[in-house]
Amino acid sequence: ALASPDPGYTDHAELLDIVEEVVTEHSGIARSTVIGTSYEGRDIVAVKISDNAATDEDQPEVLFVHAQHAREHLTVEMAVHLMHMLTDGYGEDARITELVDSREIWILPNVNPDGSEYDMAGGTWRNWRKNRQPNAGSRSVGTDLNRNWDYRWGCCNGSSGSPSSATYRGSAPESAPEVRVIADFVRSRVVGGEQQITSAVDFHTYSELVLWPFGYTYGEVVPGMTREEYDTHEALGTYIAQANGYTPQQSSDLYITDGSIGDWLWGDQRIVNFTFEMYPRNARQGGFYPPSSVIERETARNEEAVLRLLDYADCPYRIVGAQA
Ligand SMILES: CC(C)C[C@H](NS(N)(=O)=O)C(=O)O
Ligand SMILES: [Ca+2]
Ligand SMILES: [Zn+2]
Repeated sequence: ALASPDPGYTDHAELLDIVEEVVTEHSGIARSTVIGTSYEGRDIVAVKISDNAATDEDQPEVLFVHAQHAREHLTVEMAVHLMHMLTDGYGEDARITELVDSREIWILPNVNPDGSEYDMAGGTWRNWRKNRQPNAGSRSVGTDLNRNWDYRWGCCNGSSGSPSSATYRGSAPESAPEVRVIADFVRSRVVGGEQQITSAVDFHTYSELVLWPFGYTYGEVVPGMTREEYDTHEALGTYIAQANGYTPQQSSDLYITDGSIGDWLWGDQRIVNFTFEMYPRNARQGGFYPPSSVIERETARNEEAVLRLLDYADCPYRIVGAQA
């Protein structure tokens, strides 16, 4: 990236080039579509990886979301790594081949391109988190995308109503164009009245955690989450965390959040989902800005974890012994 504080990180133009390369080199199993645009007009892309990628087949779908928060650049590198792993591995690795043949995998490699560009374009990191949407009546810019989702939005002191806050929830649910674009994309995957996406991961940094809903409450079994549904999240989250060495826990064990993607994906769309907080564990190891020299190691670290999620995508409840 030009004028980036660390050129080892991928900027938006480079990311779009990589997407183009992947879908060109692997045209049978990879397709990209523009699902919408950011506030400043940058493309938000979805990359689909599956056999017969041009056809919507009746296969369980899995969603990967990256970079809701601008400064969490390692998550974009995670998307790049996944695209390469799943396409280069096809025909080479039996497990990857079987998963690509039997699932439809959606990777949204950067859902907050305005924020990411703003954070890296100034020669020094700006420590930016939100999108770059102005707020009426305020000089403060940005909505926290991960507080703007339409499930119990602003319910529980897990976000802020002040435009100047890092966790500003926006003026209304889905007031952020980027959230509206992703939510509309997910809703578009309801086919014949059934949500085709069975499971998802929203990638963040940092702290090395695997988190599951709900975030708005400390409660485990609450309206919208039965004991079996909670136990499924806990068992699958724990199994996944054993693969990458992250700490598995309920989202609210970290702190209460409301209007998060994880609560909406499960609460509104019944998609079993996890939020990964990637490397590092703490600020001393670089916080939001670890050197790009860690990218290969810390993205490869999640390969097995992602493959385990894909293994269970046909029926996540199988992890607790439930029937299909
Ligand atoms: C998913 C929640 C519980 C944690 C996340 N932490 S982050 N990635 O913003 O530091 C956030 O505050 O949105
Ligand atoms: Ca397919
Ligand atoms: Zn984040």
